[in-house]
Amino acid sequence: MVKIIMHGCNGHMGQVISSLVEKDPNAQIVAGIDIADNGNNSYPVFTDMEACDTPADVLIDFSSPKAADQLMDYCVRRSLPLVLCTTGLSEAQLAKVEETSGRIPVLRSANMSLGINTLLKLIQDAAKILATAGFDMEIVERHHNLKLDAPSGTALALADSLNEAMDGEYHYVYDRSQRRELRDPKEIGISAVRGGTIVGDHEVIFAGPDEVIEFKHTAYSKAVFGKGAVEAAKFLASKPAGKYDMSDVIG
Ligand SMILES: NC(=O)C1=CN([C@@H]2O[C@H](COP(=O)(O)OP(=O)(O)OC[C@H]3O[C@@H](n4cnc5c(N)ncnc54)[C@H](OP(=O)(O)O)[C@@H]3O)[C@@H](O)[C@H]2O)C=CC1
Ligand SMILES: O=C(O)C1=N[C@H](C(=O)O)C[C@H](O)C1
Repeated sequence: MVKIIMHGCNGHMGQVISSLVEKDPNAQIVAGIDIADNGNNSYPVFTDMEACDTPADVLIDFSSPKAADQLMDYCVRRSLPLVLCTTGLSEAQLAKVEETSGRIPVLRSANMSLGINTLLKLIQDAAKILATAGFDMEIVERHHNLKLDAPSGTALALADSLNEAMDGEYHYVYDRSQRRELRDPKEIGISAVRGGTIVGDHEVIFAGPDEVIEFKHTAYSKAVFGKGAVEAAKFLASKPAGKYDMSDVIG
C-alpha cells in the first residue's frame, strides 16, 4: 500500500486523484496540503505545509509554481519522493529540481498521460526525417479558460523533444504579432489557445512544400493525467534519489 501526501488537494487535479485513489486497493492518501481546508476531503488537510508530518511514502504535487521552492525543501527535509506535476516553473526552479533530485527521487513531467508520453517519442523520428528535409515545425495547444500558464508545459516538452532530435539547433517563437520578417527555418513556433472547458489538446505540425503532417493528442478527461500520476507515485516510492520522468514509468 503506497501512502501518498496530495499537495494541491482541493484543486481540479487533487480531486481527480482523490477519487482515483479511493478505488485503488494499493494506494491511500494519508494527508492533503492546500491553501485552505474546505472540509470536503476524507483525509486530514494541512494549510501549513510545515505542520504536515504524517508518515508517507511519496508526495504528489498539482498546485502552483508559487509553492514549488518551499515544496522541494519540505520533501528534502522529510526524505519524501516527489512527483512534480505542476507546470510553469521558472528557470531557477527547474535548476532547483536538478539540485533536489541529487538528494531525493524526483519525477517531473508536464504531462502524465500515456498518449503524450508516446507522442514525445514518435515526433523525434518524424523530426529527423521531415525537419531535415526542410519542413517547418509548429506546435498548437488548447486548454480551458482556468489555465494560468502559457504555453502549456506539454507544448514546451514537445518542443524540447523536437529540438533534442535536431541536436538543439532550434529556438522557440511564442508570439509573431510584432514581427515583420520571414519565418526562421530553425524556429519552432508555439501557439496557445484558451477557452471553455477544453481539457488539453496538443498538435505538432510538420509543414513542408505542398504537404503537411500533423500529430494530435486530445485529452477527453483529466483522469488520464491522474492515472499516470498515481502510477508514477507507486513507481517512485521505492526508488533511490535521482531525476525521473514518465518514460521511466511507461518503459
Ligand atoms: N503534469 C500533468 O499531467 C498536469 C499538470 N497540471 C498542472 O498542475 C497544476 C494544477 O492544476 P489544476 O489542479 O488544474 O489547478 P487548480 O487551480 O484547480 O488547483 C491547484 C490547487 O493548488 C492550490 N494552490 C495554489 N497555490 C498554492 C500554494 N502556494 N500552496 C498550496 N496550494 C496551492 C490551489 O488553491 P487556490 O484555488 O486557493 O489557488 C488549488 O487548490 C497546474 O500547474 C497545471 O498546469 C494539470 C494537469 C495535468
Ligand atoms: O493545466 C492543465 O489543465 C494542464 N496542464 C498541463 C500542461 O501545462 O501541459 C498538462 C495538461 O495539458 C493539462
